[in-house]
Amino acid sequence: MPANILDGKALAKTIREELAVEVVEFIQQHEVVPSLAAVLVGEDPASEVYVRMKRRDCEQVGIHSVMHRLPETTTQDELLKLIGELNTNASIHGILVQLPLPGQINEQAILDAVSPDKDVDSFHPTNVGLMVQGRPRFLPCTPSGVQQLLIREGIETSGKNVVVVGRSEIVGKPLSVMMGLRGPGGDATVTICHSRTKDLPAVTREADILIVAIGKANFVTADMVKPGAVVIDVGVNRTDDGLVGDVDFDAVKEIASQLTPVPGGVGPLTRVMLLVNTLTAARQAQAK
Ligand SMILES: Nc1nc(=O)c2c([nH]1)NC[C@@H]1CN(c3ccc(C(=O)N[C@@H](CCC(=O)O)C(=O)O)cc3)C=[N+]21
Repeated sequence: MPANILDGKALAKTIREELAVEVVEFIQQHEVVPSLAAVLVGEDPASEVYVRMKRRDCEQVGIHSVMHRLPETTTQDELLKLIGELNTNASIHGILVQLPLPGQINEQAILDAVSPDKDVDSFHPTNVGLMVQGRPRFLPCTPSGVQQLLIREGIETSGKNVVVVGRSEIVGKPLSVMMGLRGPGGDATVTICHSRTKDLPAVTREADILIVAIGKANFVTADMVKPGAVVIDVGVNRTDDGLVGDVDFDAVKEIASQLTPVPGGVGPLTRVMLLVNTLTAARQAQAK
């Protein structure tokens, strides 16, 4: 029987509708509108698309968004100056610096400069550390989207073998930590794989839940998947065939029990978690 296709797009819409209600309540209670500042440097076409979608999402749930567009030639000091201003601007609750940044700018220096209180991507070392200790201020958007998908689709993670392919700072590393923590969407036995892993197919075939985030189109083939496994595809690869994931969808859907598509899987949930974090940031600012 072919896999059930997990509809991330529909789930994202449901979560946005829930959030819209929470945002109205927040505004009534505090007379403050949750606000996100999005910073886009240069003219990367994919980044333009993402930032436009994120702003539309904000509009839908009643979060105010402010766009800061800087030229490709922006220096690191100029960008640091803008971030400093956003950090001290009390009407801004969340700051998103869209990646990648142009080559003359050190990404780590920029991400470290965002106030941890406004770090809705959860990339700041303080927030990474708090998450690892199991007392998060924010959860990183893509890992959190994957975890919400598993929780809300009723996919048990406790005691399961989870194999994460890819060790990026944005997805693989934090997600492997989160799924090993106590609590819903966690309590799993986690294995993290990367380019040095020996006999990768043998490892991935042990997965009850296989999560793939390496950025290689159609990398995971049917022979790498245990029959009945849940397969989560985090890949976003632009090819001549359009946007495709890291999983060979047509072949793997004959083997897996559940599978996320690309587009329409994890991507929309990533965006929704940014909204969740912005409301969280606004709540935390009010509580101070
Ligand atoms: N500071 C920062 N934070 C990020 O979270 C961040 C970033 N920079 N830079 C780029 C990556 C990539 N990323 C995606 C978000 C949504 C979709 C998404 O919504 N995808 C849709 C389709 C999009 C399309 O049609 O192109 C889908 O899969 O259905 C994809 C990719 C966030 N990133």
